[in-house]
Amino acid sequence: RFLNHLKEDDVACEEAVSNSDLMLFHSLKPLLKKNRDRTLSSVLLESKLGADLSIIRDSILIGCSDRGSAHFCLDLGNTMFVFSAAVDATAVEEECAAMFVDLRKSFFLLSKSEAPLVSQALLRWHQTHRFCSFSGKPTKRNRSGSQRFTEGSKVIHYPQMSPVVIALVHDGSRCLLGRQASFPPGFYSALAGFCDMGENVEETVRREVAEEVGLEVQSVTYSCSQHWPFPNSSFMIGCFAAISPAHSQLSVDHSELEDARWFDLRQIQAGLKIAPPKKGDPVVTWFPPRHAIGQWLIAEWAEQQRHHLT
Ligand SMILES: NC(=O)C1=CN([C@@H]2O[C@H](COP(=O)(O)OP(=O)(O)OC[C@H]3O[C@@H](n4cnc5c(N)ncnc54)[C@H](O)[C@@H]3O)[C@@H](O)[C@H]2O)C=CC1
Ligand SMILES: [Mg+2]
Repeated sequence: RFLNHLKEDDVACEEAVSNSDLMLFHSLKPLLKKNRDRTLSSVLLESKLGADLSIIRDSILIGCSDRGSAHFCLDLGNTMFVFSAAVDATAVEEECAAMFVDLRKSFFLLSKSEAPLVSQALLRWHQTHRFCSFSGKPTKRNRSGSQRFTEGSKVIHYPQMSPVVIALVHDGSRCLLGRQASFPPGFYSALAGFCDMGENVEETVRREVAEEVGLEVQSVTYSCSQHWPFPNSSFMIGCFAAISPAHSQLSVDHSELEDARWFDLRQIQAGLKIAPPKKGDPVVTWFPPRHAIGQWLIAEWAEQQRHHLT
């Protein structure tokens, strides 16, 4: 309720800023502390940003803690500031003993509790929705940043995300993983695809699996979901898709997937132990890293399979 109140009430939101944590970004890169387990650097504004605190009015509400303090974020490299000019990244890094780190990299470096904060930052949506798609006129944001609108118009724009299914196909003793040509070398994950307009989750899973690997799904069960901020906002819906072992012959559509393979429990358990390789390392088969819904699905299947066998 507190969060919703701040979203709706511009005055309350403005008051909350002075008593809140502010996550800094520069050109969409979050500021991370330089300590060993990387954490987000939330800052004391007066010391870090110099005298020009008007810049805080460009910040965006991203959530609140259980103790009722709000979290805001601010992109210091934003070229469309309303109240201030862009701030020099190096000066802030030095002052905070921290670094602006690529969004995708940060997501995997951060802890399970902090990673979602990075996804919740609506910065990219604001930067790419500066004009109304009905009238073509410039849009403004409300104080919290939960919506954009054009003065004198009733049309309100809310942040958008695309629903995507990610399905771990299994045949009773093996699970299926695939890789797109654009994936890093050796990386395999569950099959994924955007929901078409009018489809339900089961229909998307059946269509995507049939399109990508030519298999007929017998049943779909929901497992978990995750907001995925790359490259744009997707809402990932994680499912298991059962197929008959008698009909497990793959017919891979190579325009979508470079490769798809069946993995047994032993191969999955070994793959889950492999850390994401660094540039120049020999190519090994590895699976989605921590915080990725792909890994949750693979780990859940392995756990179920282990119980099944014991
Ligand atoms: N967390 C994970 O482990 C994984 C996440 N993913 C994510 O899932 C998403 C979808 O996976 P894909 O196999 O690429 O989808 P896909 O199999 O539906 O193919 C992508 C194509 O779908 C079309 N498309 C339809 N609606 C779209 C929309 N709203 N936005 C963009 N393209 C749209 C485009 O032509 C695009 O080239 C990707 O953005 C990727 O980031 C994919 C695999 C693993
Ligand atoms: Mg796909």
